[in-house]
Amino acid sequence: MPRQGKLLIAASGTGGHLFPALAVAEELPEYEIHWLGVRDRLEQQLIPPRYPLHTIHFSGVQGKTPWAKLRPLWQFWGAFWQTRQLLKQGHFQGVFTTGGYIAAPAILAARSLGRVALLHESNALPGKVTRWLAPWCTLVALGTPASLAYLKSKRLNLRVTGTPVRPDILHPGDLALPIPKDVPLILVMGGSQGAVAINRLVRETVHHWLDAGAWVVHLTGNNDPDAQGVQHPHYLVFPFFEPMGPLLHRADIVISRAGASALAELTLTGTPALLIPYPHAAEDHQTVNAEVLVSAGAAEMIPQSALTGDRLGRIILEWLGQPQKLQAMAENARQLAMPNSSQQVADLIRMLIPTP
Ligand SMILES: CC(=O)N[C@H]1[C@@H](OP(=O)(O)OP(=O)(O)OC[C@H]2O[C@@H](n3ccc(=O)[nH]c3=O)[C@H](O)[C@@H]2O)O[C@H](CO)[C@@H](O)[C@@H]1O
Repeated sequence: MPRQGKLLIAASGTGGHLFPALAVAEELPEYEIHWLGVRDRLEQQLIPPRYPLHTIHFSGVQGKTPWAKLRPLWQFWGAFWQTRQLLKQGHFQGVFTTGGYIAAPAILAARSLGRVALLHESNALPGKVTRWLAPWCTLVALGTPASLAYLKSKRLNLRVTGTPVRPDILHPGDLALPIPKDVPLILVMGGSQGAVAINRLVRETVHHWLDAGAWVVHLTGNNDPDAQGVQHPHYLVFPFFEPMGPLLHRADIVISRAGASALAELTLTGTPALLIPYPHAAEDHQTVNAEVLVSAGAAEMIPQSALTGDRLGRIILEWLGQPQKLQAMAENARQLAMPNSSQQVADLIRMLIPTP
């Protein structure tokens, strides 16, 4: 048996799944933590070497043709079996997962061995894996109380904890960018992979914002061939930026997709946002995420289909001239913030998997 608590974290693919899991891992120095991921995904770059990374081959259970349906099932069985062997041979006491495909083999393997499975769901509309497997979990932690409406069974062990964020969101240092203190700053971001459609709209109109005296930081992601299409000394383009904390605190307006982590961060930094949900997100879950902020007066939402560069340009110019509106949005955002989420989830792990 291990001499300290031993935990397997299953989180893969996007910043939205990896950052909350990393934030919780950092709160648990007394545990030996290993990571379960998938080859060639973001975890390969983001997970520090102190958490040994084990990879399985699994990409979900969707498919249209009979063969396409069957292959993932076969893959799932392989992933389940590999995870079960890892848990058993490594004497892990339990699994913590932030949802997504990898959560399925991780939860089922842990429960088949009678070990703890704690799932954190950050989206307001819980993903399919969460809805299907919540009854198997020892406990499900939720990023927002809005999710409770979708998880009504009395058999579920639920806690609303908020979504864990990286420490620099809560305790930002100085922003290491040469932006003057007294200019308005617009931040454009599209989730951990960027959003090419938003990037295009912004490039169509950004010169109007720059002419109005604003500075713009644009996080384009790595998949935009035209990312460098506009050049201006006050328009700063990065494929990916870290640390986000100082940047979100400094920004006066954020234009963003509506992934759960980004929204949790916006509430903690109190940053007014124009949200453009990713139109192809599973079950349109980003719209449901965005509605939580919109109904609290913390953000406004526009579907991508209703947006042109010109319209986006005019909205942001109007906002730049309405500091009181922005201040009210910022205050409303802060009302939604749940700042000690990482500690709460870490405490749940300590409760379920006590260290010897
Ligand atoms: C396209 C898609 O389906 N995305 C989903 C994905 O998250 P996805 O990673 O797309 O989006 P999130 O908003 O949840 O997370 C993005 C994270 O990346 C960080 N960031 C972003 C840009 C950058 O340059 N630097 C940086 O650090 C943000 O600060 C944030 O922490 O999983 C989330 C959690 O299930 C879902 O809510 C999202 O809908």
